[in-house]
Amino acid sequence: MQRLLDRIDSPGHLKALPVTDLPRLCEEIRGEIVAVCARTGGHLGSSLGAVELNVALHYVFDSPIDRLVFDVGHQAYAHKLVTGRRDRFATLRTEGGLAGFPERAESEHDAFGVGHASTAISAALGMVEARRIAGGRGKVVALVGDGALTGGVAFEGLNQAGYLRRDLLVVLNDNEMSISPNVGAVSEWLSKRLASPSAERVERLVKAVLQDAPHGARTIDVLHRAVEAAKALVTPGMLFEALGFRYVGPVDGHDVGALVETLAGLARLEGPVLLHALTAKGKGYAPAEADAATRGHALSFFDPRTGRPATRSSGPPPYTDVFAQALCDEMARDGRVVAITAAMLEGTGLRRCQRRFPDRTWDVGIAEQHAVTFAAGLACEGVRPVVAIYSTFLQRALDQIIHDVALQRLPVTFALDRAGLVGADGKTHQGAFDLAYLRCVPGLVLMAPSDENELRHMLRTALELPGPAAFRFPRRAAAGVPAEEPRALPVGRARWLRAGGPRPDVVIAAAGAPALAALSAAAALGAEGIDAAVLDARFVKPLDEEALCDAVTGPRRLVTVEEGCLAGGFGAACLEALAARGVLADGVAVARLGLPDAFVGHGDAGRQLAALGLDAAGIARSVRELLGAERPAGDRLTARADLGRATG
Ligand SMILES: Cc1ncc(C[n+]2csc(CCOP(=O)(O)OP(=O)(O)O)c2C)c(N)n1
Ligand SMILES: CC(=O)[C@@H](O)[C@H](O)COP(=O)(O)O
Ligand SMILES: [Mg+2]
Repeated sequence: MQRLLDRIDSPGHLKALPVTDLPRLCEEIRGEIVAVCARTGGHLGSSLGAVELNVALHYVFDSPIDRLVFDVGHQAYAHKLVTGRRDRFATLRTEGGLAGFPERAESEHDAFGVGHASTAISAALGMVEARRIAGGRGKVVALVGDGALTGGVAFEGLNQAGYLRRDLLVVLNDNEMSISPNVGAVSEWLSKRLASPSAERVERLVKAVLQDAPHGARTIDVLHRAVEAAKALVTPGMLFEALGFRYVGPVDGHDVGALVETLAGLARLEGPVLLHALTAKGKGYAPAEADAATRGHALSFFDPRTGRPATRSSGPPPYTDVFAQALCDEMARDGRVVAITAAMLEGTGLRRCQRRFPDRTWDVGIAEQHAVTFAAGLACEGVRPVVAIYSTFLQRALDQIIHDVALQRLPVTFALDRAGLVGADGKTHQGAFDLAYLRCVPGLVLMAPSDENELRHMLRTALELPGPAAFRFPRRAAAGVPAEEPRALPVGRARWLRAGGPRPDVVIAAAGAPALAALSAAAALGAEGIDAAVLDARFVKPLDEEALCDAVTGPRRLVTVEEGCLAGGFGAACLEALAARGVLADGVAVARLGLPDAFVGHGDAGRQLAALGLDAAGIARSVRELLGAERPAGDRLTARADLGRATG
């Protein structure tokens, strides 16, 4: 029998199916998602849990005239499958293939590009207002998860939408999960586990009455039932109704027929409406349902029959594990050290800290801004907070870093995981900008470890500083060096990984993980008779200007390497230092290697680094080119921002 999915190239084909065929279509979509994710990795659980919602929304609404706006966008695989991308679906998250999230450039059905959480309501409301002004037609629908609702920006959107009273449909996909089980008072409210103050008052009154006088069983029963009835008056909808939304639900988010019927009714309503749908993360695929927080959220390659990872990696642990263990050790050593994550207990490794130190570890929800200001408050009282946030997500909290932490010189430590290229998540998730956006913050000490011992030392250094500090590390395995006891490093002092001879031909200065690639490059160059000294900067701020300038004065050739954007990053800091100390004017040739002024797309991070000339071979090539080039006169630079190919 031909699969229904094979007949669907556009939402129009989907609409042509009888409603009774939709459950079968949903099962076929599930099979496709599991089969493809097993080969490419991906956000399996979120997408499986939202299949019926995706299908019903496309069945009822008329994309792209009606706009479907996804929050995070990791639940949109079914949407991709029914909007003409079925034939390319097997390329999901691979280089040149479909992106893991909606992207406006990928399809006219991707109304809004996404990857970071909590944006859908604001974007959808913007579209509603734009259409009002410009006279466009069609409905705007935002599909938002309960986890995304823990982000303040989602409430900023609800706040304005409820006030403006425009036509906006918000579909709340509530699976009680963020990546880990969802946290927070709103999440509890949605689960109706919160008794209202009025219900509590009734309960107290009833208890008092029961204590005061003897009552028959029947009276007691009646009074108990009165209490339960008072509690039942507290519904999840009250929250949204107070914000000006009409609330509908909760409904079964897996009954596609009923969803179609409900959505068709809601499509005719005017004003802000919120449909509350209950779903299960990983729905329909047992391994994902059983282990929603890890296998159920996202997986790399796996065996579709068992859900187990296809390959088990041996070798050094990921930097994340080293960091989490180092932080646990610091928390054991010093009771003032606490840990904070914004909904990434698994991703940052802080689950380990939470297990050992539940009172000193907080998951604050998808609330990076709050996480930073919360840490500032803790630091005011003498506590030593470590805020572990991915480089890309910390972008959100820049003002909090500047205004709440740095301005007050508070000793908050920022541990930035996923710094550099992250691979399959692509443009929205690359840790490209942190060196640039943190380097400009006055008083913040900014470090980049070149191996796992350096990470341990930098954590210790940060915890002993009187003000704010940050260190960044990549999404990959550590170097595998024998473990050293953590120690505080001298602030602002670089270290030589390879000193070179009395007068080396070139200095390679690197920030963080690329230092080891630079070392390999230097070894290869050495075999060719080129003497390259390798400086591990350790500190991007304060930069060891003296070591750098002294070293460069002899060879007058410098190659800088960083896995971050060239604009405003480590190489830029080196140029500034050379210029400030008059070394540039002496005619120094500088090649800066890093990420270009473009958004780097999804693909294999290792291959992308090679394409960008940031692996050992690429660094060696740049050195050869620099040595082959004529020495520039005066202060001319050879800035190699153009090396490699931007995939974005
Ligand atoms: C600003 C930001 N912080 C963190 C994340 C990481 N993240 C991606 S999905 C997710 C959980 C989202 O939960 P929910 O919206 O309920 O969707 P579900 O996965 O449950 O379908 C988190 C924390 C993110 N994408 N954006
Ligand atoms: C959608 C999202 O933001 C996260 O699920 C992210 O994809 C996790 O990335 P890691 O796999 O690097 O933890
Ligand atoms: Mg959820």
